[in-house]
Amino acid sequence: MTSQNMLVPEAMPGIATPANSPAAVPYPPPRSGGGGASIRKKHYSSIELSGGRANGWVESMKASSPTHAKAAAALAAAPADELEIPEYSAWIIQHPSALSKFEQIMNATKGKQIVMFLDYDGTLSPIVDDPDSAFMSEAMRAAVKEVARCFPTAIVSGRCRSKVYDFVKLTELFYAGSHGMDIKVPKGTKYTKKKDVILQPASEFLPAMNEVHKKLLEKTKPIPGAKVENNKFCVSVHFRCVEEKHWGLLVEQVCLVLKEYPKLRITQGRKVLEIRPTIKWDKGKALEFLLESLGFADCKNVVPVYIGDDRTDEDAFKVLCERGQGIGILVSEFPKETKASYSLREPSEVMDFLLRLVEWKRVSGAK
Ligand SMILES: O=P(O)(O)OC[C@H]1O[C@H](O[C@H]2O[C@H](CO)[C@@H](O)[C@H](O)[C@H]2O)[C@H](O)[C@@H](O)[C@@H]1O
Repeated sequence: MTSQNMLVPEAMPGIATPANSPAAVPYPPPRSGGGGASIRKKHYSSIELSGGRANGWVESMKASSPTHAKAAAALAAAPADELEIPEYSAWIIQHPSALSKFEQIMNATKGKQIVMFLDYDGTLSPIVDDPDSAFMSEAMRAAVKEVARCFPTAIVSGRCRSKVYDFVKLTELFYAGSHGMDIKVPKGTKYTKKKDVILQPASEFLPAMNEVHKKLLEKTKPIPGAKVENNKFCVSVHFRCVEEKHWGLLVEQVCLVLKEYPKLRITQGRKVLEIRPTIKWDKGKALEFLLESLGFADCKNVVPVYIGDDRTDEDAFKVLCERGQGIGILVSEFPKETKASYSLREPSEVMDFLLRLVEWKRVSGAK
């Protein structure tokens, strides 16, 4: 395993709490209390002026990134259920493998229309250090293509739409980029209205996002490993390759820039801070919008299947829970607080699941 494709374990927060209780690491993070006051004072005094949340962010980043080399190495070396982690056994009972429960899942969809929603990073492609190198395999692309022949299929990503399309390269899919803030339907289909791009609810934020992107590029330049990505309606600040001792400084720069933009907010993903508009729009809203666009707004006979690995996917899992409809599948090798009902460990298992779905459709002739 190379450092490019090695998955560094992230977070086992919330393993002691029941599946539907509030997240172990609340978002946005609280004003911090407790230990480390002197370090915080040294590094973050200016951030206190910009809203007092910076300490909370650094703690949240640490909480989702166990950095003890020994634990990280052990977890990376063996699947969690082979390690004697009692919490994993409890967690997998609450969130069983979508592969081992495949028949049960499919029985629940009988006679109903399946609609597929797929996250990209960490779901269709393995997590790697360089966001520009997060390629999906040809085998995965072929599996997604087959799935899309069987069911309406959407990619829902934090990346900007054009970038995620450049990775996936399948014209027949629906794409919801920028965490659902940029939705495009497949060209020349019945879903196309006047244009293929059918929703951009944050377009007024485009100038601000471009400014923030430029400012963050400049401000984070001195921080080794920091990477700022323009995702059109949001900006990602990556800290995967930033040493933990610099995280405070990174957050400080982000908070200082955002001080001038009260209508933007921060959320956290996998070793990434996401700068987003404050509008009430997320992957969950995108899922609902897409279902509506497909004509399934109040339909009882539809089963949305959402597969994702990140905190931002929880908004979609939550919508499925609230609708009392659909199947949420979290991709994770480690116990995580989630509203998904099922789990898969890694993108290769996602591919197995997609292929089984295609085979099931072929054999059953289902919708
Ligand atoms: O919603 P997603 O499709 O999962 O996108 C979320 C973010 O994914 C990317 O970052 C993540 O994957 C990178 C490549 O494996 C990894 O280096 C990074 O640490 C992860 O956070 C993407 O680069 C971001 O812009 C997306 O917002």
